[in-house]
Amino acid sequence: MSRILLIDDEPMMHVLFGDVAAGLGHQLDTAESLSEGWAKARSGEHDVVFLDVLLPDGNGIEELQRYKSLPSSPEIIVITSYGESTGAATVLEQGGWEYLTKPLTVDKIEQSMRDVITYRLNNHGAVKPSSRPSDIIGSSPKLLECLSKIDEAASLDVATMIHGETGTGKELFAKAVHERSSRSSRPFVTLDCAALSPTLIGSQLFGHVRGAFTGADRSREGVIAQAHTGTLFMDEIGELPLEMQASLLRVLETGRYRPVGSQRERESDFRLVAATNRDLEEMSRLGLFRSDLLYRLRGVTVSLPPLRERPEDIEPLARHYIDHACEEMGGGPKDISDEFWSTLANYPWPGNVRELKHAVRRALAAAQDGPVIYSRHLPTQIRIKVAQQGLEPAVSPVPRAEAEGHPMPKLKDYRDKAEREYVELLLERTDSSMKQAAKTAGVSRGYLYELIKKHGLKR
Ligand SMILES: Nc1ncnc2c1ncn2[C@@H]1O[C@H](COP(=O)(O)OP(=O)(O)OP(=O)(O)O)[C@@H](O)[C@H]1O
Repeated sequence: MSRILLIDDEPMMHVLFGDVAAGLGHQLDTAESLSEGWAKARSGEHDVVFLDVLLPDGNGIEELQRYKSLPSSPEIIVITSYGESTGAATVLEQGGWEYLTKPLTVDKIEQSMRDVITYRLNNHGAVKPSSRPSDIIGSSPKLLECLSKIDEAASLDVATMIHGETGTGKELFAKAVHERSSRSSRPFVTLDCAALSPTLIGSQLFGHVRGAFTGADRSREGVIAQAHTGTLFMDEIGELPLEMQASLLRVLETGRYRPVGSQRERESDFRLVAATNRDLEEMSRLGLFRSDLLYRLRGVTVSLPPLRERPEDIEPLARHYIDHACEEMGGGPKDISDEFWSTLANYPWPGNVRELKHAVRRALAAAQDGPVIYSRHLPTQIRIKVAQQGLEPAVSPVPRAEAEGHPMPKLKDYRDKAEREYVELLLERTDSSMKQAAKTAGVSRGYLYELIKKHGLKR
């Protein structure tokens, strides 16, 4: 007997599913809303969840990942009255089993239930539900979606691209791909492309033989050789110079490379995980990144959302870091004031999880032996930003007069104009210090130079 959960607000559906489940000898639990469904799902080991899309308290598709991440890793079948194709695509992309369109007949329900249970019986014993990596905190739907992408990448052994702003966890997720893959007992080698030395880059990647250049008094392995049988993590891949992109593509295609100064080719079997916070698509349009390499890198793409787009994760992350730090410092647990949480929730976190981690650790240190952590313990610039936000009038990003008086501009034109104005203001405010400007804008210096060139600005 299998356990099935139906989450649908139509009583008629409960009757139909009840009849079919009883006829097939399965147990059916029912719920009329997402909240009721989630409470039942958490307390029962369900094999299958039938999930309606339009429910009184939300959209079933948006909750799909949450249900999939349950310990029993149930199969999810989404039911809807709208046979909308993008919805269907989302369900399947997110690992849903099937997409059923109402009106449903007894035959249709029976067929679907039989198929999914047969599949489950044949496969579930063999496929262990993947437990989530213990060091990745957060359970927002967006983060759960990334975790399931990580599992997909781990099972496929193809090049994987991780995209996200600074501090969103690209390296953490790259390690998770490796640790969950069949290469987990083999080396995990990291190369930061932003820190490559222009003269030694070939040697850093491919190694060199003795006498290859002045100072090469002995042979050395590069990261491609070190990662043999394991995973090579190339951070900031957008910073890799064009000529090296061609060499990298060749290794990815043939598994062969030539160390600097060597006559002989070597072989390396490694899985590449690359990360970037840059728009490689745009770079490839500007001729700064090879499109064939970009295509090759995208076996699986994981896009890590910035923290401001998944505010639900702020509190669990902060609690995790506070608990850790309290343990390290040997003090007992501390109380946390409501205004502390409110400040964390209202700050946009441009440095993402890394910034949050440092901020709460600093707050804890500032609180010293006091029993409660208050918002005043947080770094000053965070509190100032939150206070300013409260005072700033809400401005529309598209100037109203322009939007109302004239035809709407093309999005690309609007973006270009806003980008140009942004860079102009940035240069003005930072006195054209490229280091400061890049830091303020949260982009690399190279990218800033490109923007200046693109808009024909003067430094
Ligand atoms: N979901 C998460 N759960 C727990 N810790 C996280 C999470 N995301 C990021 N972190 C932590 O935040 C810090 C920054 O993460 P990481 O270095 O992986 O980010 P990144 O995207 O590679 O940054 P950068 O682009 O600046 O190199 C690390 O200490 C990491 O452990």
